[in-house]
Amino acid sequence: MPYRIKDTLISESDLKQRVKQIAEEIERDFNNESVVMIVVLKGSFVFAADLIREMNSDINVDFISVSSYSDQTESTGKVKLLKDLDSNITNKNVVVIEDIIDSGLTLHFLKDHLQLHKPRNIKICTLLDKPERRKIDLPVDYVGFVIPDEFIVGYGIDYAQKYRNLPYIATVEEY
Ligand SMILES: O=P(O)(O)OC[C@H]1O[C@H](OP(=O)(O)OP(=O)(O)O)[C@H](O)[C@@H]1O
Ligand code: HPA
Ligand SMILES: [Mg+2]
Repeated sequence: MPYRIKDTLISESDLKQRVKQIAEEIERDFNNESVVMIVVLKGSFVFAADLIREMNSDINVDFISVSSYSDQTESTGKVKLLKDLDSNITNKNVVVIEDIIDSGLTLHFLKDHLQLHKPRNIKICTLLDKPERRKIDLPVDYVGFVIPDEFIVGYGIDYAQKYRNLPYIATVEEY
């Protein structure tokens, strides 16, 4: 099914402003303790790159890659681990950086997976939250924007691997 960009949902300047606020919130909560920032690939790479550059504290960055959407606008329901962490997070403060929480299935999988390594604590940070689509409820510590039940792209987020390079968040439509 062909899709194209419909409307701007969140502008570049609103993203920049909110990302800076989230970085400040995280730094305030950890009070300069060291933190491992876990970037959930691929979708959160743009958000994470902006977020960590707004932080001045002692952080490490690691990457994990999971996928469940294939080329469709609904979760397949099966979360595949494509790449695991490289570092040891046992007894570390961990912040998971997500681009979007939709059904909640990805984060549910990730939290279970990360708990096996016994971190000191896990906090969840997501740029976008689409609560109307939730299949599994999870506590989220930092939320950039709550969005309506529409499929969105841009700022790292794709439809069938496209549109990750859009500098803003947009809705899409079939045509
Ligand atoms: O709450 P959920 O319904 O699980 O959806 C959220 C997840 O889905 C997307 O990843 P996707 O599987 O598309 O992989 P990608 O990040 O490589 O695009 C997105 O980046 C989140 O990680
Ligand atoms: O709205 C969305 N857009 C792109 N990828 C996604 N993965 C979960 N929800 C979305
Ligand atoms: Mg995707």
